Amino acid sequence: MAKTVPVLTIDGPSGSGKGTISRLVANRLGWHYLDSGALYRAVGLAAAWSQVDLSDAEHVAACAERTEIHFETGEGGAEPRVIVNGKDATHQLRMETAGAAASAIAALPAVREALLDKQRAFRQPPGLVADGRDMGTVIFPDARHKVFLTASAEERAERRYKQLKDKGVSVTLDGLLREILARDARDAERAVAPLRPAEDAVRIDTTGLPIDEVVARVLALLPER
Ligand SMILES: Nc1ncnc2c1ncn2[C@@H]1O[C@H](COP(=O)(O)OP(=O)(O)OP(=O)(O)O)[C@@H](O)[C@H]1O
Ligand SMILES: Nc1ccn([C@H]2C[C@H](O)[C@@H](COP(=O)(O)O)O2)c(=O)n1
Repeated sequence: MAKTVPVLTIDGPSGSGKGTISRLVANRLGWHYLDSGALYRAVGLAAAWSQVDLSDAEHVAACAERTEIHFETGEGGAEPRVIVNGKDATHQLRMETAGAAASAIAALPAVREALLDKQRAFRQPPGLVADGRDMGTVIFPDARHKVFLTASAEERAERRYKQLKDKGVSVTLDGLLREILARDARDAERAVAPLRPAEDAVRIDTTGLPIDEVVARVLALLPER
């Protein structure tokens, strides 16, 4: 049954707008939403809570198997709250340190394997919008629609700067740009499921494009909606 459920995959580097666009598009379509990055972030966090060394593949994978992650859907495309092992980790998960930890554990094949079925289980009627790095290449290669979002690293750092400042987090633009470039390199250069567009993905460069324009371009790819 699951394979008959339509999927739209939205992959891309950090700050390209995957989460924002995916939530708005899912809301417009009335489809489910998978934030796969939040799963990796949650496992990194749960491993840190248990004082597991993030390079210890066996123990981090065991952590990925047993970590309970629940999303409490936000209204109208708002960010969902993420509950990790019973604790509200929404704020902590959005920090750049959580992104870096997620990126490190995401390079471990055993961790990716442990999260495979959890991600595919989100494919439920009437449809799924899935955002991440390997949604179109590995997790849902048969997806009906695939998008790869990009934006210049400078614009992505500025977006993240504004986002974190609005949340009251103290950061510098230079520091964020360095972190984004380091994360891009790690995600794109890893041996397993690296960040790359699926061959059949439509690429959208969002540099200078307002959010509603990106949403409109993505929705235009689904003529049957
Ligand atoms: N086209 C856009 N123009 C301006 N700002 C945008 C655009 N798309 C997203 N943003 C803003 O950029 C910030 C980062 O967006 P978002 O979290 O969706 O990116 P992401 O690709 O999911 O990042 P990550 O992979 O790190 O989770 C948010 O504050 C969002 O509102
Ligand atoms: N499908 C995915 C999703 C995420 N990751 C890793 C790599 C990212 O740097 C990190 C955090 O993701 P984000 O929340 O920024 O989208 O998690 C991955 O390898 N594969």
